[in-house]
Amino acid sequence: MDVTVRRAPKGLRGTITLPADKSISHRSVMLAALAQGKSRVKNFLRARDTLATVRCVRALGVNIMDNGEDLIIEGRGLGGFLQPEDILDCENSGTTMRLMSGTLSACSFFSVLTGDSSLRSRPMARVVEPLRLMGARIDGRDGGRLAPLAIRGGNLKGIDYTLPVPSAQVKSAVLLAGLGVEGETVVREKVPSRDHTERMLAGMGAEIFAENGVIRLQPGRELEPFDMSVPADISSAAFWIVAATLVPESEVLIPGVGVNPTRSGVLRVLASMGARIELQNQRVVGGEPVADIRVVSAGNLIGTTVAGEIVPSLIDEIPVLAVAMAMARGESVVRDASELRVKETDRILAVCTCLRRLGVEVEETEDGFYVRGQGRLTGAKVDSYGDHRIAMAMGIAGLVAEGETIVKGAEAVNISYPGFWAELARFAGR
Ligand SMILES: O=C(O)C1=C[C@@H](OP(=O)(O)O)[C@@H](O)[C@H](O)C1
Ligand SMILES: C=C(OP(=O)(O)O)C(=O)O
Repeated sequence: MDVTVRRAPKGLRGTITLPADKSISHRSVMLAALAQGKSRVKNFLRARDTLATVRCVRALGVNIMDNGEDLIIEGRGLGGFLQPEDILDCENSGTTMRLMSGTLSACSFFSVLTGDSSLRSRPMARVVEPLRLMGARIDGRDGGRLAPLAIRGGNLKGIDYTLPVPSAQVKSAVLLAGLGVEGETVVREKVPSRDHTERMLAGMGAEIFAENGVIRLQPGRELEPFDMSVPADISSAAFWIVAATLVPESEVLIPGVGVNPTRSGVLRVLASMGARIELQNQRVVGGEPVADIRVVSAGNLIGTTVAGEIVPSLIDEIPVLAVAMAMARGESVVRDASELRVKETDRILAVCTCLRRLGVEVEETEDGFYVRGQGRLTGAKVDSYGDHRIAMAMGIAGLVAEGETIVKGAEAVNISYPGFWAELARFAGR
């Protein structure tokens, strides 16, 4: 599907209601399934990735009811899953495949995880290696580097594992497997990655402690069910924060957004470029920091550097940050972000190709790119490459580009934000 976006004729104004956090939605279902008793999840994200997780978890014998408002999940307790009758399809979702591989490694039965062509090309050795060290028998294409992955789990032992790449998915896979082992599991991370799994497990009564990048999990305790409300997704908020910053005379309020510091690097970077972002009504909901975000447009953004420790806290926001960089004055640099090459598409290549088509001078590097911001974009036809974040970043570029921007493969937004184009239509020119 192609979507045509015209420059916003006036500022974005009013309240923007966002879809729920994707990372927390995935975890809410997987962890509730492991609890002893019934959990309720309010404001669950109903998008392609998280619905793939629901289907996989149901295939393990878990009763999940969707009453149109909440999900009710009847946990089967640790060790209570049933062997799935068929292969489990994680579709386009890296989080589903990597976290499920951890859970399934703790189960003493045979299971197979597969996904779409994008997911089958993404690196899985990063989870297969530690899970094999714990004792899981995992096979896959290319020696287990690529899905499909066939898993025979059970009889695991705890490990002390230092993450070779900063990845919350790998950390979570090891911790989920660690719930079903003998002995302690330790995960060490040199750079902090999103910590939703640790927060949720602690809230469920697990013996888990995190300090200075060292996470220790003692197995044995049954997990308590929970009643939670998923906050709005800061990764989805980022598109409107950039849009409201760039389109003159904008003023928007985005209520109830998760602002966990391991996720909110995008706010710090935009502020350093001159964006006017205010966090209001800061509170804690279900163990996660939440705030209402108010954004007022800011002229004359300045270029910036994104590198080092901040990268994992904004990794999914880099495509839309690149649009802000193109609209800023001066050079911006993204470094230390080679992980972008192994997302739903190669996002370094995709961002550089799209921005070039919109008339921006960019230079691609191994682990990032340079953008020479001129404060303007020219509409053109760009491809999403089947990647939701690229599709949405290009939609936002269309709101500020001169003329018309056509986004090919626009349906990719359904992965994390099914209502994105309807929301954008409120603001775009006709
Ligand atoms: O754990 C998660 O929910 C996620 C972790 C990140 O991936 P990595 O763990 O590969 O960095 C992120 O890019 C992805 O969108 C969601
Ligand atoms: C990389 C992403 O997700 P996943 O790894 O779950 O496919 C994303 O949502 O940007």
